[in-house]
Amino acid sequence: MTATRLTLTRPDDWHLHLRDGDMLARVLPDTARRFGRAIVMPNLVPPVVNAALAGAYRERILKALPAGLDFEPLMTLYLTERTTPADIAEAKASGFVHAVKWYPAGATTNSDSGVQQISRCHETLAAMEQHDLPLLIHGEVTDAHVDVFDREAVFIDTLLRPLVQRYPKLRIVLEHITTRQAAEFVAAAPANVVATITPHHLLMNRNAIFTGGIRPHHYCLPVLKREEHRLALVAAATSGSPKFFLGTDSAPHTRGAKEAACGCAGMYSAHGAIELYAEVFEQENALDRLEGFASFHGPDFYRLPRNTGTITLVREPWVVPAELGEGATALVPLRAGTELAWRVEGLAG
Ligand SMILES: NC(=O)N[C@@H](CC(=O)O)C(=O)O
Ligand SMILES: [Zn+2]
Ligand SMILES: [Zn+2]
Repeated sequence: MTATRLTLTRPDDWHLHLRDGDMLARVLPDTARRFGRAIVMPNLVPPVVNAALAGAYRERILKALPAGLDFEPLMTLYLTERTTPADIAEAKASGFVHAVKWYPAGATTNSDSGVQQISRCHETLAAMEQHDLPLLIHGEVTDAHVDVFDREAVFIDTLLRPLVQRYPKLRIVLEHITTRQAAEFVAAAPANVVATITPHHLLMNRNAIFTGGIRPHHYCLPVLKREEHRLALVAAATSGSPKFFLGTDSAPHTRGAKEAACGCAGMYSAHGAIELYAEVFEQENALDRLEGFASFHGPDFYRLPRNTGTITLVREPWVVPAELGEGATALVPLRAGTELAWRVEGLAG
């Protein structure tokens, strides 16, 4: 029997880019209408490297939130080789910093201030383990000689395995996993090692970057992989395992920044995020497992209460606009101009 209505505990997004200024104001309502909370990525320019900057960014987010929307930004710090154990203690004491993000320098958008050599962060990582502040990881090596499609698998073998052994109590989220190797590594790892999965890596394989020509809006990092990897991610997400949970990695870039000779990495999905995940779970006959993935596994890992409200999805197709925003914030959303199968009740489709 096909479900036509699905009520879930209000979900959260455990990996989100909100940016700043006009773009923040443009994208925040899309997330806040669907999700109760989000882990907000710190890769601003300049990056959010301490609790004071995270607190100021948090204030800007709350100020940009339209009246009547109930949403809590969960802040993160950007790990650099200069982050100290004292920065970690202060972040933990703030109460609003919930994790620290490791960007290997050069791996992705706004990662230039990231870590060149993780060995330079050992004391800081030990402080995170001690203060029980989770480490979030963009898991790709940056060596130019490693094939772009292999960078996540090589990262797992060369950097992640030793890290997990060195800090056995450090809580780790391997963000936006894209490969069978990542899904298998996380499934086999101890309970303190988990992963987020995006809607685009569940719905598309790398053919989507080249359908009928080059598709800059399907370029993100880690880049989309082969179908076998997508199938492994779908199996992990719909397995019911508490190690896998929702993180959209919705990453807005203006149309101009994407449709360029050297286009930026990142897809925007906040306008239809929970709807897109519902499509995946429906295709797998696993709609009964969507609530665990979207609403329970994340807060349980972060040791936060589950949300108390609900959201209702209805199976009513709607067409995603060709473009969202205007002028400096105009962006092309995922599935622009095409139908989504599910709609959030109470939101205009
Ligand atoms: N995923 C992306 O392709 N881009 C993200 C950065 C990131 O999450 O790696 C962005 O900030 O644009
Ligand atoms: Zn990333
Ligand atoms: Zn991201």
